[in-house]
This record gives sequence, structure tokens and C-alpha cells, in this order.
Amino acid sequence: MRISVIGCGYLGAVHAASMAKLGHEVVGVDTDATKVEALAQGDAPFFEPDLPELLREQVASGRLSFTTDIADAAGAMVHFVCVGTPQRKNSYAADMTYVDAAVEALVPHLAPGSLVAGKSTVPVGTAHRLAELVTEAQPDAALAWNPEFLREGLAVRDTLHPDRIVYGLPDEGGVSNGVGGDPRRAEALLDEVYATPLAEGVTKLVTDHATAELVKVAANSFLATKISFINAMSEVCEATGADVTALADAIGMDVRIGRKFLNAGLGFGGGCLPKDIRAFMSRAGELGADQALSFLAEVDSINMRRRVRMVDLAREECGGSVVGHRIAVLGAAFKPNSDDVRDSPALNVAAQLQLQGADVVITDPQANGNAAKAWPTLNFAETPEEAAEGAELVLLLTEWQVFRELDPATFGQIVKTRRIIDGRNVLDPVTWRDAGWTYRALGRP
Ligand SMILES: NC(=O)c1ccc[n+]([C@@H]2O[C@H](COP(=O)([O-])OP(=O)(O)OC[C@H]3O[C@@H](n4cnc5c(N)ncnc54)[C@H](O)[C@@H]3O)[C@@H](O)[C@H]2O)c1
Ligand SMILES: O=c1ccn([C@@H]2O[C@H](COP(=O)(O)OP(=O)(O)O[C@H]3O[C@H](CO)[C@@H](O)[C@H](O)[C@H]3O)[C@@H](O)[C@H]2O)c(=O)[nH]1
Repeated sequence: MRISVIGCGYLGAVHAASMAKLGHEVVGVDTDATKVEALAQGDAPFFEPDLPELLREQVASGRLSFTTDIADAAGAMVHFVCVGTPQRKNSYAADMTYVDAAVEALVPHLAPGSLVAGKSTVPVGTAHRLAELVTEAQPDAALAWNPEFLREGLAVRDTLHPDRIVYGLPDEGGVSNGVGGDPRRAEALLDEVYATPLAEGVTKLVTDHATAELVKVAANSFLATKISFINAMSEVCEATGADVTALADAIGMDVRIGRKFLNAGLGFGGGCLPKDIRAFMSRAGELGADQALSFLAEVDSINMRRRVRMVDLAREECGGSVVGHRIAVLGAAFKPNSDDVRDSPALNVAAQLQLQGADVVITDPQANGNAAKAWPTLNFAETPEEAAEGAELVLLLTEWQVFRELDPATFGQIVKTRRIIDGRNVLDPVTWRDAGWTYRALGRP
């Protein structure tokens, strides 16, 4: 099937390459000419494991191409909308200008019988609104919402082997008076797109537009809540001398709770969880249901407090002030196996310490470039050893494997003072203390 993918960032580039892998003929459309140029040559414009190989393979196969011209999407039967929905400036709400612009640019090119399938994370009600635009321009086209659940760092695997596929279809007979198109045709087109994962046994959940939009933000809200729950426990552990990692292991053994997403530490960041819970609160407010989500404000505050706590701990370890102290920061990306620094807790802490007068050197295996663009005045090093040279304090803020594997004895010879704060609770305190380090962590004695 001919498919278009509009917006080729962290989500869209992976989706386009994966759809080509499934055998479809895919054109990726993006307004960023530099990104399109790289993608068209089979080069990934950002770091994502397995993406470079997949891109090269699919571009070479001739099934995958990229363009800045939306008119090139005209021949496609399914158009996936994957543009950004960042937090608006001065507001919690999602900035919908990219989605609106993409759909407005697309609708004049819609073929009869084609489908617009939204994948971006949007405020509930967006699909209904966009369906009107689609039906007005092409009465025989349809619009569905098909939210995406991939994780950065595992994006290719998650796209080809998802936990579930959700279809948000127009109401039978259209949302109202035929708006939104024929749900049976929309479902048949999506079934054709996802024939391979469906045949492999991936569960398909068919629902309406609004439920599909809500499934996405509800899932992210739940994940954010789970992380903030364990970080709240971490605060209590710090007040009592208890160990939050042992607590997480113990409660996680209850299958009703589960151990996943109970890693206490510096909290969540990235281009999704923080802005999605805020946009959800904002939308609920518009709908008069703000009270229902008031707990998400607490989830957000607990999360942001972790960053403050890390800065406070660093100051404490430096004797009350960080002014002039050499601090090595390990990690800039919001999570390992990604170069994404959007709302990165690690970068945020590094920047705060620098603003307070510390001499910060930060290092990340993949995110130094993006971090330097976001925070140009920070000093960057290529390796942890280089960052740690002469350091009086080391902060481990993103749990890359290369940092987890540091040998405390050898690493200890580089620093000025053997003092480390483990912001992700991934190091073995005994091994590090045995090697002469002062080891501290969030939520551990
Ligand atoms: N990143 C993830 O892991 C992930 C996972 C699931 C869902 N999502 C959601 O997917 C959406 C995209 O997220 P992302 O992380 O890929 O963002 P991103 O910023 O990496 O990518 C967005 C892309 O859209 C392009 N774009 C903007 N306006 C355009 C237009 N009018 N026409 C064509 N291209 C346009 C931009 O140039 C950019 O390349 C968001 O709604 C996000 O919440 C992201
Ligand atoms: O136990 C945990 C798990 C995660 N995190 C942090 O939470 C953030 C988000 O992690 P993760 O969810 O793995 O990364 P994302 O790639 O942002 O993926 C989330 O956001 C995507 C975009 O909406 C969704 O598609 C995914 O399902 C959802 O997991 C990162 O800063 C992690 O360090 C923790 O602090 N503790």
C-alpha cells in the first residue's frame, strides 16, 4: 500500500522506515529540508538504536523516500500525521499549530477513499475537529486516531512489535452527518497497513476517536504517576533512612503493582511525559473536569522536586556552596540510548549548578551535540574520564551502560575527590564505598 508519513522526527522517521519494512511504499514528508536531505540519503538525523540500519535498508530498497513537498503525498491511501505537539509557551496546553498546519496542507491532496490517521499525541476532541476539515475537502476520505506508544531508545522494536494497536474510528455513519468518513473503510485500511503485526498476534483495540485520544494521555499519565509515586516514597525514605530501591523491589513483586517504572531517582523528562500530563490537565480544565486530574499537578511537582533535591545534595556535598567547585555530570539525555535532551532532568540539574557558580563539565555518549545547542555555555567532554578530571564531585544523572560499568578504583584515580551522587540508583553502593568513594543517592541511606 502507498503510505505517507507527515512529520519525520523521533516518531515519524521510525514509523516511516518501519512501515516500509512491513512492505509498504512510503513517502515521508517534513518541512525541515535538512532533515529530509539526511533521511533521503538513508542517514538518521538523530540517535536511535537500529534506525540507521533500517533507514539505509529501506531507502536502498526503493520503498522509502522523503520530501518537503506535501503534494508528493497525493498518491497515498493512508496518511499518518506524526508532527510535534509541544507544550505552548506560557501555558500548559499543547501547541496544535503543527498538527493544524499539516492537516490543512494535506487535505487538498486527499484521494477519494483515503484515510488520515493521526499518531501525534493530541488533546481529546482534536480528531473530531480535524475530521470536519477532512470531510469538507474530500467527502469520500476518512479520519482515524491511531495513537503511538513507542519508547525512545526502543522505538524500532516498539513500532514493529507493539503491545497493542489502537484504532479510534469515526462513529458509524460519521461523527455527525457523515463527518469523519466510513469507519469500516478506515478499519480495513488500517488492517492492511498493520497486516504483519496483526498476523503475528498483536492485539487490536477498536474504539471511537475520543477514547483513542484519551488512551494515549491516560497511559502516559499512569506511567508518570507510577514514577512520581516511587519518588514520593523516596522522599519518605530519605526522611527515615530507609532504602527506596529495596522498597520498590518488595512492592513490585506484587503482580498487581509490578516492578516496571518504579525506578526512583531524578524523575521523568523527555518530549512526552512532562508535556503530556500538563496538556491533559489543561484540556480537562477546558472540559470542566479539572478536579479529576488535580492529582497530576502533584505528580508534576514531585517530579520537579527531584531536580531541586539533586542540586541541594550537590551543594551539601560541596560544603554549602558550589561556587568554584569542579563538578562532573555524567549524562545529558533525558534517558539512556537516546540523544534527546527535551526537558532532560540531567541537563536541567547541570545548568542549575552552573548558574549557581559551579565549574560543570558534562558528558553524554550521544547527546553532547543537542545539549550544547540547548545550553551552549556548559562545558562538554567526550568521555566520563575527561569530564571527571580534577572533579570534586561526580553526578550520575542518566544511566547509560557505559556509566554503570565504570570501575570505581580506576575512575577514582582521575577525580580530585572520590565523591559521587547516583541520581538513578544504578551503582552498587558497597563496591563504590569499598573503593574509597563517598556514595550518596536519592532515597537511599
Ligand atoms: N518521541 C516519541 O517517543 C513519541 C512517542 C509517541 C508519540 N509521540 C508524539 O508524536 C508527536 C511527534 O513527536 P516527536 O518526538 O516525533 O517530535 P519531533 O519534534 O521529533 O518531530 C516532529 C517533526 O514534525 C515536523 N513538522 C512540523 N510541522 C510540520 C508540517 N506542517 N509538515 C510536515 N512536518 C512538520 C518537524 O520538522 C519535525 O521533524 C508528538 O505529538 C509526540 O507527543 C512521540
Ligand atoms: O522507572 C522509571 C522509568 C522511567 N523514568 C524516566 O521517565 C522518563 C520517560 O521514560 P520512558 O517512558 O522510558 O521514555 P519515553 O521515550 O519518553 O516514552 C514515554 O513517552 C512516549 C511518548 O508519548 C510513549 O510513547 C511511551 O510509551 C512512554 O513510555 C525518562 O526520563 C526516564 O528516565 C524514571 O525516572 N523511572
